[in-house]
Amino acid sequence: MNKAGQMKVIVFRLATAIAIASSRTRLINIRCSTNVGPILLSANPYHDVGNPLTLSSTRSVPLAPQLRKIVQEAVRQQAETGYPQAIILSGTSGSGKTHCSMLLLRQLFAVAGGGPETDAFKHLAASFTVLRSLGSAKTSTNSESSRIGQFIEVQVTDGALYRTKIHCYFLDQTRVIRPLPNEKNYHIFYQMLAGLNAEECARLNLEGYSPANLRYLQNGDIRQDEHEDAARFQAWKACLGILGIPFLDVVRVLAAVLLLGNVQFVDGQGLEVEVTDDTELNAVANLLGVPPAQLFRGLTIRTHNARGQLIKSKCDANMSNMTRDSLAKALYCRTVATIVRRANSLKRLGSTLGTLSSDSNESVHNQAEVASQHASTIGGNAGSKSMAALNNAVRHATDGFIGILDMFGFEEPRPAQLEHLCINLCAETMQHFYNTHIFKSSVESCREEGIICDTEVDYVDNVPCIDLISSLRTGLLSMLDAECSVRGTAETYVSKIKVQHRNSARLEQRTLEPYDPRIFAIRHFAGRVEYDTTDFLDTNRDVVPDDLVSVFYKHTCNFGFATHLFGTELKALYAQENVPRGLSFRIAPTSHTDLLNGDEPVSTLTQDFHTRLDNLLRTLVHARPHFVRCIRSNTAEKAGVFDRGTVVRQIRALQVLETVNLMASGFPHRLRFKQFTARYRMLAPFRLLRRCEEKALEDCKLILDFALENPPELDGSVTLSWAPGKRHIFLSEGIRQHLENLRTEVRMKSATLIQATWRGWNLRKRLGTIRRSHDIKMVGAGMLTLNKSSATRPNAGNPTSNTNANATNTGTATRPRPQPIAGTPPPDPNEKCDSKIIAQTCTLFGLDLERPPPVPPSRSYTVTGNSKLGYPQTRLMKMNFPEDSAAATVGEQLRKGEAVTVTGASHRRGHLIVEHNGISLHVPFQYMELVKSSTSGSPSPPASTNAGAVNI
Ligand SMILES: Nc1ncnc2c1ncn2[C@@H]1O[C@H](COP(=O)(O)OP(=O)(O)OP(=O)(O)O)[C@@H](O)[C@H]1O
Repeated sequence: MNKAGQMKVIVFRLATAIAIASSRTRLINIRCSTNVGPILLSANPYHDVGNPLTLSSTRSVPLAPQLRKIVQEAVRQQAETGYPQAIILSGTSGSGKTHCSMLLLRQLFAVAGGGPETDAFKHLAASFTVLRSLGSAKTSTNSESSRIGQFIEVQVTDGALYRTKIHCYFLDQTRVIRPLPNEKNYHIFYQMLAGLNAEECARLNLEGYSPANLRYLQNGDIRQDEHEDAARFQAWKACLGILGIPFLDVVRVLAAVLLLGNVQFVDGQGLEVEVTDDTELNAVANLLGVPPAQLFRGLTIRTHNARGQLIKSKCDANMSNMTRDSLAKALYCRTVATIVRRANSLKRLGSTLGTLSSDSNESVHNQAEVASQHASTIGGNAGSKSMAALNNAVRHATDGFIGILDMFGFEEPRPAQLEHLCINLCAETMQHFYNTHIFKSSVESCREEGIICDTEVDYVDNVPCIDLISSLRTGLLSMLDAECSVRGTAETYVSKIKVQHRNSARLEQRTLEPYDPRIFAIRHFAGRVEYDTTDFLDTNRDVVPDDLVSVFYKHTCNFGFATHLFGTELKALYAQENVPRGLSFRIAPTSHTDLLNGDEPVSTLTQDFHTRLDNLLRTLVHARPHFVRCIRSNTAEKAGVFDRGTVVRQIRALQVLETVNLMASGFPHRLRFKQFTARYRMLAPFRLLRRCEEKALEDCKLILDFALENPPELDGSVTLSWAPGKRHIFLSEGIRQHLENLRTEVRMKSATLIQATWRGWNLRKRLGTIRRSHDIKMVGAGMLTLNKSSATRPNAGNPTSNTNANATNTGTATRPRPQPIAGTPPPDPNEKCDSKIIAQTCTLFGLDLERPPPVPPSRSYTVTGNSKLGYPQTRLMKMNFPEDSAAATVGEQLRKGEAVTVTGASHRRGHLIVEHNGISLHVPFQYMELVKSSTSGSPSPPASTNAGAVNI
C-alpha cells in the first residue's frame, strides 16, 4: 500500500473511532438522532421495548426535533414544488424503523392532517393496531419485528393531507406453520389464546389449547406475557370493530389455522392415509363451514391432468401434511390481505363481502370514503357506483404524496430461508437506492461536468450482490424458478448456482462443518448469511391444489368469509366444467388478473415479490428522498447498552463515514444555474444581478461572492467550497447550509421590514381618526370645553341644550343619542369605502359628518297585528304602575284594571306616554293592554313600521 493509501486507512479508522465515541456519548445522554447533512442518523436506545409500535401506543413517546424537521421539510418541499416526497427508513432488523415511522406519521398528521382527533387518523390508528398484531412476530433479534413491509403513502394537496394508502409487502408465510427455534409465530395467535373468554374459546373449539400444545406454536418460543397479550387482544378486537370488520369471521379462520397444525396425517394400511385424531379435523371443518369428509378429501386427494385425462390419486402422509400447511398459510395470508384491503377501504359491516375482492394488496384511508359510507350503504346502487368511480379516480391520483417507507431490514437468522433471501434482496435494493442518490449521482455528475474534487468518496457499490440474486436469466431467483419448473431438488439447485456463479465473490460455500449440499452463503452489504435451500422450491412454488380450493365453493362451504378468501380462484375454477381438474393456485393472493399459466400459477413467490419491489422503486425514483438511517445499539434489546461491535458493523454497512466524508468536503449538492439564482438571488444586491439566462453563471458567482464575504466559523474538516460546472453549480454541504442560513436570515429581516413598513403606513393613514376619537374621549371626560368645530355651532359643547334645541326645532321629543360602546374603536372611514362618497352622501341627506345621524322621530301610531292604531288610545292597566305605591307621589299611581289614555310613544325605549290627572307618565307598554273594542285610536294610513313604532 502506498503512503496515500495508508493515510486514507488511518484517517478512516480515526473517523470511525470518533463517530463511535460520539454516538456512544449521544446514546448515554439519550440524544439519539443527529444529522449528517440532510441525512438523519437515528440510534435505537431500546428505551421503549415492549411498545406494540402502533400509532396509538407511540402517543406518549416524545419526538426528536430532527424527526420533526424531516416532516416539516417534506411538507414544505411538497407544498412548494408539488414534487412527491419519500422518507426512507433503513437499517438492520431491530434498528427502530417502525418506531420512527409511527412517530413520523403522527407528526405528519399534526403538521398536515388536522392532528390525532380527526376521523382519518383514528381509522389509520385502528388499522395499524389490527395489522401490527397480524404482521409482527418475535424474531431472534427483535421481539416486535415487522414481518410486513410497509410503504405508507400520505397524499397531500395544498399542504393538507387528504388520503393515506398503505402498501403492504407480506413475505414471511413459513412462520405461520414453522417459526424458527427461539422465535415466535405471529403475535395475534398468542394474543388470541390469552384474550378469548371461555365462551369464545368453546365456540372456536379452542378449549384446553395453549402455545404448548399447538404444533404451529410449540416449535418456537412458547413463553408469553398473558396479561399483556390479553390486553392487546382487547385493543385489537376494538379496532376491528372500528374498521367494521366482523370479529368472529376473523377469529374463526385464525382458530382453524391453529387447529390445522394439530391435524396429523400418517400412512395407514395400503395406500390409505389417515389422521391420527379426527377431533381437530372435525373442529377445523366446523370452523371453516365445510363438511369434514370434503376437507379430508381436499387434503388427501390430488387430481392430475394427463394429456386431457383427469386422474385422481391419493397423497401419502407427507404430501397431505404439506397440503395442510399450504392451507394454513393460504388462510392466514389471505385473511391478512383481506383485512388490509377491507380495513382501509373503510367499508362498514353492512357492506357485502363481494365488494372487497380487489386484487390489490393495499389499503386506503380516505376522508372522502369515510364521508361516503352512509351514501354507499343507505343510498341506492347508482349512488354507490358513482362514489366508487370517484374513489377509484382518487385512488389513481398518485402525485403529491409524502411516503414513509418502512421495509424489511437486513436479517441473518440461522437457518435463513427463501423469505429471508427476499428480505435481504429488499435491504440490498434500498441500500443501492441510497448509494445511487447520495454517492453515485454526485460522483458521476462531477465527472460529467469536469469538476475535480479533492475528496474521493470510496463507497461500496452493492450492484454485484443485487445482480447475483436478481439478474434476469442467471440470478439466483430466476434459476430457482427454472428449477421449480423442471421439478428439481434443493441439491440440484445449489449445485447449478455454484457452477453458474463460480467467479462471483459474493456467493460462498458453507464454512462450518458438516458440509451440506443444500446450503450456500451470500456476502451481503451488511454481513454474510447462510441460506438453507431445503424448502426453497416449495416455498417458491407457493401452491395450493384445486382439489382443496374447490372445497370452499359456496355449494359445500357455508362460511361466506372462507369462500371470499378464495373468491377469485373459485370464480376461475368454476368458469369451466370439470372441477377439480388438476390446477394449482398461488397460496398468497396474487396481484395478477390471470391466475393460471397453463396448469401452473402465473407467478412464483419470488417473481411476485420482485415485481412489487420494482414497482415500488418506480414510485420512489419519482420522489424526492429524505433518508433516515437507523442503528440499533445492541442485539440483546437492552436499554442504554452500547455494543461497540454491533454499532461499528452497522456504521460500516450503512456507509455512514463515507457519507460524512462526502458531506464534509465533497460536492453532494448541485443546482442548475437558474435554480440557484432563483433560490438565493436575495443574497446579492438586486441591481448587480444580470437576471438573464445567458448570464446565470455570473449571477451565481456574484451571489456566492457576497455569501462568502462573512464566512461562518467552521470545524476544520468542513469546507465551504463550490464549483461551477457546465450546467450546474456544485456545492459542499457546508456552503449549502451557510447559504440556507443566510437566505433564512434575509427573508426574516425582509418580512420584519415589510411588516414594520405596512404597520407604520397603516397607522399614519388612520392618524386623523385616532386623534378624533381621542378628542371625543376627552370631551366625554369633561376635559375639553370647546373645540374648533363646536365654536361655530349653536349650543355646541352642551349636549343637553343641543338636544333641547332639536326638540324645539322639530316640535317632537327627541331621543338621547346612543353613546359609542365602550372600547369599540371608531370606524375607520377609509377601511370600507371612499371618504369622498361618505362626504357626498352626508351632504345629500343634510347630515353632519362629525356626528352620527339623528334617530328618526317616533311614529304617531302603534301596530297591532296587521293594522296600525293612532293616538290617543285607551288602554287598561294590567298591573299597578309603579308597582311600589310608596315610590309614587299621590295621584301618580295607575291601578290595575284602570282605563288610561295613551297620548303617544315615549322617547324612552318601550314606553308609552299616559296622561293621568294632568300629568304625563312614561309607562312601559307591557303594563297595559289594548281594550279590544278600543276605537279611540284613529286609524293611520298604511305605512311600514320603523324603529319608532312599538309592536304589541
Ligand atoms: N427511538 C427509540 N427509542 C426507544 N425505543 C426504541 C426506539 N426505536 C426502537 N425502539 C424499540 O426497539 C425495538 C425495535 O424497534 P423496531 O421494531 O421499530 O425496529 P425495526 O427496525 O422496525 O425492526 P424490523 O425490521 O425487524 O421490523 C422495539 O421494541 C422498539 O420499541
